[in-house]
Amino acid sequence: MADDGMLLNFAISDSVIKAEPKFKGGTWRDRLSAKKIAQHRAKGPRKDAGDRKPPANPNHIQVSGARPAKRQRTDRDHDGHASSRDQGGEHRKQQQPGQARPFVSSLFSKNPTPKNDVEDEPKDATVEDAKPTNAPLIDGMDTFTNLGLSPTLAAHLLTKLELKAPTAIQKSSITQLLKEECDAFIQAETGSGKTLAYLLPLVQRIMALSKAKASEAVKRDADGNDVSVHRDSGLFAIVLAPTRELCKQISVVLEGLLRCANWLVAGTVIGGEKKKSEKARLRKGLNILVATPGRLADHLENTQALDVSNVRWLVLDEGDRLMDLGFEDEIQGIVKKLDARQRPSRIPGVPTRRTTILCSATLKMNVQRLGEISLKDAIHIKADPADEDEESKTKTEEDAFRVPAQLKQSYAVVAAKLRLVTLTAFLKRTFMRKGSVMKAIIFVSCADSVEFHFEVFTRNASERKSGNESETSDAKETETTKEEDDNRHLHGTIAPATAFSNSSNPVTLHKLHGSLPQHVRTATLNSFAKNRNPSVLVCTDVASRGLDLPNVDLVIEYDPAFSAEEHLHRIGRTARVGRDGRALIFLLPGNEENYVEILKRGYRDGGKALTRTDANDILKRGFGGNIGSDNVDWEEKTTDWQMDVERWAQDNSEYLEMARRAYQSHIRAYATHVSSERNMFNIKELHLGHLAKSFALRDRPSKINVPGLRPGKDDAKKDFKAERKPAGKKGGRGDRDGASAANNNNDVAEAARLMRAKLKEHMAGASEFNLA
Ligand SMILES: Nc1ncnc2c1ncn2[C@@H]1O[C@H](COP(=O)(O)OP(=O)(O)OP(=O)(O)O)[C@@H](O)[C@H]1O
Repeated sequence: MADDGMLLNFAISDSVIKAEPKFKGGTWRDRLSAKKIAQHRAKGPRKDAGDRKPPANPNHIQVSGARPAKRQRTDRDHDGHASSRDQGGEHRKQQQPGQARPFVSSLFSKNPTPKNDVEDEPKDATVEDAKPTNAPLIDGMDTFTNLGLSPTLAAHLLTKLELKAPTAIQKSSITQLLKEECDAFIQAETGSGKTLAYLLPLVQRIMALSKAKASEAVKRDADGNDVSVHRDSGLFAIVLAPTRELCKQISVVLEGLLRCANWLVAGTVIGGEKKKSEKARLRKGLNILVATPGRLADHLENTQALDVSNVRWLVLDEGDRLMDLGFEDEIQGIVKKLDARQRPSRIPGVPTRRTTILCSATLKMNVQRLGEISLKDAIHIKADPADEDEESKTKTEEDAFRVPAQLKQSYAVVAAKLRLVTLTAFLKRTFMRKGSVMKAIIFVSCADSVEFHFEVFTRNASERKSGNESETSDAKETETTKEEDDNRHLHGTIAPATAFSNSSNPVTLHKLHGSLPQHVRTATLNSFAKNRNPSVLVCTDVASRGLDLPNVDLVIEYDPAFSAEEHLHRIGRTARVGRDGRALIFLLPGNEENYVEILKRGYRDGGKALTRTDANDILKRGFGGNIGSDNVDWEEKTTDWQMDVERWAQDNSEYLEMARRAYQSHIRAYATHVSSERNMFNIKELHLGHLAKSFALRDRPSKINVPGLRPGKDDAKKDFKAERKPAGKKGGRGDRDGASAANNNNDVAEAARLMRAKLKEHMAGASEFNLA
């Protein structure tokens, strides 16, 4: 069966006596499906109110009022592919005079072909396993003790934290930072243990300041002053990180370390609680402080109890993110104040000068700028000393990041119309059998898109069954924790992934974006981190940086990141500390294909671990066909699924509005790619009509009210492209995590700035994620 277009038109008016419609023609399955859908519609759209809140409007996009579902026009296209009218039947709703006929185009026709042929590309199967580059060094030669850590600390790592051997970056940094008193720039891949790479030498140095533990007799200097170290001996170190989540994560690691030095006290000032309680904490005394730059700058200005005269270590973690989020001024101010307020310490062994450590996975221009602000004569610490030589050869910004070698990346060139079905097929295939993938993260461009895809993938079981008889719902069978249940019932951020679960492998879907209240984000992320069942997180870049989520096997970049660095951080959520990991990125045919060159640059070997996955293969595998065979059953099944989702959106004004908002926000977010990559992600190249299909929309783009994209003369053309001059002055809040959009070409940079400002706002509004 191809598209059962007949079913589209069974909207039964309330004024009509609800007689059971007769279903004729087609196979018994078609008739059964038709009957179920009609029964479902008679009951009205799903209202599982207990489970869900009404769809949010995270990006605050205004959309034109939902219109009634229109009957579809159908044609047989040039390629002979059936478009909707003749795919299923001729039952139609009476068309109102003057009512426009929406065009329900075929999924498989008029799609642009990729520039590069699939045959030219290496296939998945040929990829060899590379040796992990971010794993602990297991050769037995390198132990924490050998590197110079104190026996107490080394034993604590081994016995209490179960860390047997250092990673390469930890080896380099511990050796160098224990030996030399100089500034350092630590650069290493994602998931290589950078947090401990700077914390271990720092904690060891501070532990060494104190020869006496709190319980022992107080040490006195020649003048009789107390010189043993305890919580009010002074603040020795400050760690700055861009977000509350990261600060909290660092603080959890730090507290774990300090359990072997319980006379030292660490704390955080990250906002999210009353300043009064933060001040009280500072007054009680801390030896190590983890802070966000904004909050620290505030306390330096206004809190007398914050004495920084003893600070001898300053760490700037996630340096590129600190700069991306526009903390340059705050950091400059902090460094100046630390310089101005530094005094000789009465504690023996406290160094005379301050050491600053900058930490980043990437070395782009803004990190270099941060280095200029904060570092003096810094050494560059890398995991592999061989990279030092390489560095002089490759000075360009693009070359300055690396992907963990064991991370297998692939890309799929997918036409705009086929994006949603291809993602679904990929997920179906991925979770077809239990075990191979337990956790996956899907990155999309904006909060509205998160909402839409979450809703599509968790449509309830009865709807799904009617779309595809062979599937069964396992939602009820999934084991759930109390926390999951709370999220499901109270927040609606967790639900069974009905679109790609099956009876032997139920999958749970989570959603996360910056527009969700902080406590919901915290609870959702915690639940995803702790879930032992197969689970998927659909999210914006709010989850891309630094978050250490255990056991993520797969990252899907459904929408490419707005910069190559962000891409690196996203895929870095998998393949951590030596584990395997896979990543797949969706690219549109055309200029986006040039992005492959950027993906390749992340690998030392020129990108052998980067392969192409054929988009048709994904569909064939996911929708049940056999790749080798010529039968086109999979095309029909794919079309059925797409039509089912389109009907679902058309039938319920809430879902339709959600789809429209997602579409609008997505286009706006597309405009925020960094300028150096905009030749590949050019909004003018977007085929808006085709793109609409991937949001289950049947409207013409001009009717979807995309602020900043003016409907042009070619409005009526099927081949609808974005306006050459995106115009209009109306700002929106639809991009990525709710930022204003690009309204014209000149405003694109501004949109990117605003987007980042918004992101910063969201980040600053975040409180802890408590991932420990
Ligand atoms: N020597 C080690 N042996 C085993 N696991 C380790 C070791 N060092 C760190 N880890 C673990 O590795 C994980 C990743 O560490 P961390 O978050 O510091 O990485 P990162 O390099 O900062 O990553 P990102 O760049 O994504 O922020 C953590 O769960 C940490 O506990």
